[in-house]
Amino acid sequence: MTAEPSNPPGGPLPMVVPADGLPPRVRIHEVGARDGLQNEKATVPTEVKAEFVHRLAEAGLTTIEATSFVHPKWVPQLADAEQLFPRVRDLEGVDLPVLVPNARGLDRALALGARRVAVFASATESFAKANLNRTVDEALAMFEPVVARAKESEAPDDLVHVRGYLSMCFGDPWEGPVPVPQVVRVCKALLDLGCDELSLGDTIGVATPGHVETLLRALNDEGVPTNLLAVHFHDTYGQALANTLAALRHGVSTVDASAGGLGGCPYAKSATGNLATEDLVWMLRGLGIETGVDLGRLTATSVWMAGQLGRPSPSRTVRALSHQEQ
Ligand SMILES: CC(C)(COP(=O)([O-])OP(=O)([O-])OC[C@H]1O[C@@H](n2cnc3c(N)ncnc32)[C@H](O)[C@@H]1OP(=O)([O-])[O-])[C@@H](O)C(=O)NCCC(=O)NCCSC(=O)C[C@@](C)(O)CC(=O)[O-]
Repeated sequence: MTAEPSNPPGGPLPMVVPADGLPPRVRIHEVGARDGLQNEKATVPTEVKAEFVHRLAEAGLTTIEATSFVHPKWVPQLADAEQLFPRVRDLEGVDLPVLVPNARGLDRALALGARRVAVFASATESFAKANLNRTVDEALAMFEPVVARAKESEAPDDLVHVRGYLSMCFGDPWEGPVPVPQVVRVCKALLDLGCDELSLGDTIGVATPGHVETLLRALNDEGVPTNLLAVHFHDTYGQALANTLAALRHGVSTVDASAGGLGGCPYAKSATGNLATEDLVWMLRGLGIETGVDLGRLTATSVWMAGQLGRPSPSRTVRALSHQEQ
């Protein structure tokens, strides 16, 4: 399927202007090619990953996380980062962040011309150990030279943009609910290192809108500006869109999502798929919020990718629009 239906079930979408307090435009940080594919058991060929990224770009996504320069034994699915990145790096008008856990990862990414990198911390000790083989503070120490080197150049155009991810901001599969002050401490530490942006991860999808609001307020109270924040929700309990709306009402305007709802972290038991990009775009359209994304093309891409993976997409919007086409 390629085109959007002109008359979705329930009648055409109302043309609305964003309600007071909602951003007029949201930047979608697409994580399907990285977060989405890192958990797949069967190896996805490099050419398929490259085509996925190209199709996402054609659908209008302008920030597409491409891969990770982590230890290949830790995430075998992304062991082809060196082969993949050159196939996508010249996409015009598209930022292609990549994950780098340490100096070795940064070297590999910079050698291929990456201009956006992301370090990834944990708010809990259990996940820091499971994901990075480090304590929370040892991981921060590992990131320090990475961020410093990314920010080394004196020419502003040469600076590498650094995103800081923070996992387990709401709940942790080993430790349960995560205290807000514990999360705020690591958020501030990442920003103090020099991260340009901070993505708040609900790695196992247990957040609810009230919890999101509480965390965002606590961060503001500690001097963290909302414009540096992004949100990264998984949809385990079906709360990802409600959580996103709570974050938008708070002023957040960067939202992570994964085409077709692919995803999960191999080192977090019970991590399910990410918020599906199509579900996000559907909601934002209804709110009159711009994304620049062509929903028909995006849905076609997710249907195509689901075909490559041999199973249907979990995204409700993908399923609804695909059924309409039949
Ligand atoms: C951080 C390490 C490397 C520590 O793993 P370690 O075993 O402690 O590594 P080490 O520092 O002791 O080094 C051991 C060997 O690995 C090599 N090495 C070291 N680093 C690299 C590298 N970058 N690339 C290639 N090789 C590397 C290094 O050179 C050395 O080689 P040797 O000297 O023995 O020959 C490992 O734990 C790791 O790679 N972890 C990555 C885990 C991961 O990618 N998880 C998924 C992403 S996070 C996520 O999905 C959550 C998120 C972001 O989406 C948000 C959310 O939902 O919450």
